[in-house]
Amino acid sequence: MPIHFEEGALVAVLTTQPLDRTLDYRAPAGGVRQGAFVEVPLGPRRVLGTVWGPGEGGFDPSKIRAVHRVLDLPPMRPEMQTFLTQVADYTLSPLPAVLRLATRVPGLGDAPGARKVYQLAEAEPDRWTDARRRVVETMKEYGNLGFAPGELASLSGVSSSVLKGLEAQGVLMRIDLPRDAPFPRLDPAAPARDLSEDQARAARILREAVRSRRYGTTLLKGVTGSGKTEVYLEAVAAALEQGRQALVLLPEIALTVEFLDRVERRFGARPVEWHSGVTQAERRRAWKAVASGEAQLVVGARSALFLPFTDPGLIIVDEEHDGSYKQEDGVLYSARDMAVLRASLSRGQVVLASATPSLESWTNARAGKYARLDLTERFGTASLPDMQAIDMRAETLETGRWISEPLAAEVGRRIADGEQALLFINRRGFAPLTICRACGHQVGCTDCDARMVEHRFQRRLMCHQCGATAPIPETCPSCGVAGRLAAIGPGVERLAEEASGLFPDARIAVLSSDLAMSARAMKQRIDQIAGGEADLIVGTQLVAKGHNFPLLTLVGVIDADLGLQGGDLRAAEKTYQLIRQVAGRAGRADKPGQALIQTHQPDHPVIRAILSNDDEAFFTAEAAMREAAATPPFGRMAGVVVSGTDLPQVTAVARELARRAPLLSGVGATLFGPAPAPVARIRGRHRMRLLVKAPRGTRLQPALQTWRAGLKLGGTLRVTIDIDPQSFY
Ligand SMILES: Nc1ncnc2c1ncn2[C@@H]1O[C@H](COP(=O)(O)OP(=O)(O)OP(=O)(O)O)[C@@H](O)[C@H]1O
Ligand SMILES: [Zn+2]
Repeated sequence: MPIHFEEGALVAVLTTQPLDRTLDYRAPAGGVRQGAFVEVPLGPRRVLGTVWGPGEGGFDPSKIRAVHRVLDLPPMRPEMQTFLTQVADYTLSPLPAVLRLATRVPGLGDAPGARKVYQLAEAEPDRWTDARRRVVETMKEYGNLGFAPGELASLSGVSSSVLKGLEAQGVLMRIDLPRDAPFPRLDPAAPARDLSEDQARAARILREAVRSRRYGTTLLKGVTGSGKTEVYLEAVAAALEQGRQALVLLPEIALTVEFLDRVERRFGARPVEWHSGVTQAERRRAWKAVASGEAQLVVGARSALFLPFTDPGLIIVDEEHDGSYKQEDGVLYSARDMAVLRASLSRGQVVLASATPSLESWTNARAGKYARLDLTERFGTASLPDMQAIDMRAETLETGRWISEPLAAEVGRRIADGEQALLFINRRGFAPLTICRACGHQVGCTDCDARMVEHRFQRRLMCHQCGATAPIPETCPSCGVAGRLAAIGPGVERLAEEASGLFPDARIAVLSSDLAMSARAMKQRIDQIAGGEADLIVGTQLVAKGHNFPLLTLVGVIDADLGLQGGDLRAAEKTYQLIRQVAGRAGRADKPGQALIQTHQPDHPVIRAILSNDDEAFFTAEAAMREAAATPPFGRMAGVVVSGTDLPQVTAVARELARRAPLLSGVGATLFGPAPAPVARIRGRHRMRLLVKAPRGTRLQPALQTWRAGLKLGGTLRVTIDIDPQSFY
């Protein structure tokens, strides 16, 4: 039970400021509850905080100030406090940084009431400028939602005077939007679709698990197109029937938008949405609805896990193997793993859904830690695609060409038959490398040890590490010779160019995550394609995830070997997942699908596993290899990056950490490194890597805590520790 503190009592307040402890304040008039959100004075400012517990003492009593104001919000629940504390402990992050994840909503403390926002009115402007067009396009893109002036200005990249001009001309109008309007109710009793026998069985088991009101995790492994969504929506129904809240995490915003429609079809209303494409006003409304218990179902990105649920009975992690569930900056957490923690604290159920689970989840299911449900067939009459390799060693392709003859022939045939084909390459941009044919210079980023990637649509070079862009140079930046710069290697844009040369009459759609599109615009584009407005899709991994293209019958994987290179311990697993998933886009309706996989290593065990359709054999073999090497999930790992602008200082800290290795060997952990990171400089910061390996079951975090304690980190120096790292660049 949360404690109530009488006026004047000392309370410990956790703020979102980067301090390494809570601060003591006096409870204000009327007292304050544990968990209450408050505004407290800190120096000359007032900052947001949460009453964490009784005051800790140790401050000069005469200097202790009072809580300025208690916000009109439901207090944080003790269970949420525990969750945040455990996330901080697990990820070795400061608690204030984790609290920030849970309070990332502007205007949380503002009083309710009406707010002035802009919407589109009827009139046309007297003349169109680029800026004006951007404003109107932004409004349309977001479905004329209503934006606070500042937000609209920044989203469309214009100044407020542009908005005022448009308002004066009647293009925009200001309206009073009631704050925090209630969300429509979802009806769990609304009729479900008829489920297949397999689906019905899985749904029944999940419903029972939810009704148990106990913690449990289930791996729902279903082949692509088996209808996993329909099954887990039944678990959602069970949670809603009990009056508990449900959360569905999805790896991709465009999928979130699509999912809203499916929920509306099933439950008669849309769920609460939470991701980076949601406007500030909507975020605030969503946060409060979740905190009050009004929100029944939330669909969102990984950060939705930190919403203030009152009673989370069910968390679904869809495409649970997806890399986007790991947050790679700030608090380095895995939303999949933290979902399990969150549910275990609230006696909730977790469903991890995937056609190609992570080895971690597969192993947990094998060990009996997770339950497992399998859907082995596609829904309805659809069958799984036929998978074939194209041996590229036997193909003769001109330089600068990537689509083999047999693949091109198949694509041509599909297009002629009025079907769709998809060409997949997991590389954004036009070409990964620009080289000078005169001197051999490779054009790189000025701030990173990375090559600049040509993006021909935007006519720019872009650094995929820091996002910096530059015009495509005419002359070599190194030797100054003109006209000898050449693009080397394929990217999705170049593939599209080759395809339009091969199929001049085909309507080609390029889908890549760096098309600057809002989630809604992307969803619209995908709907158009699904509706037949393209003959050929050329895409990156964006298209691999969860989309339904009923007319699509052929998937061509341009370079299956791409992911197998490099030292990533999950290279095989990731390649397997990605190719199986993208192949799974083919033949999801009546017509049978086919996947053609271009490879130089058709006998590689991973490629053979992909072709054989035998998941269990692949996972068993992969698990055996990891177990032998004692790598995750059979051993523990932490990735360590020391970075800073001054290389000698970075090296000195890395060496100091190496000297302290005995502090780690004490708990059985081994330290490797330091070595320059594979990307040795990003945004002007030099980077050295170390790697900690330990046997499974090692209590690694306390040892790491001691190991890094007391390092002198002046200036720009930083040490980040990544528990269970997914990336090693
Ligand atoms: N019981 C059902 N009744 C009608 N349609 C269904 C049913 N189950 C699945 N479908 C349809 O089958 C298609 C595939 O379902 P869904 O998207 O849930 O599959 P999935 O298992 O998530 O696939 P993937 O892993 O490839 O994303 C969808 O178009 C869905 O509407
Ligand atoms: Zn860069």
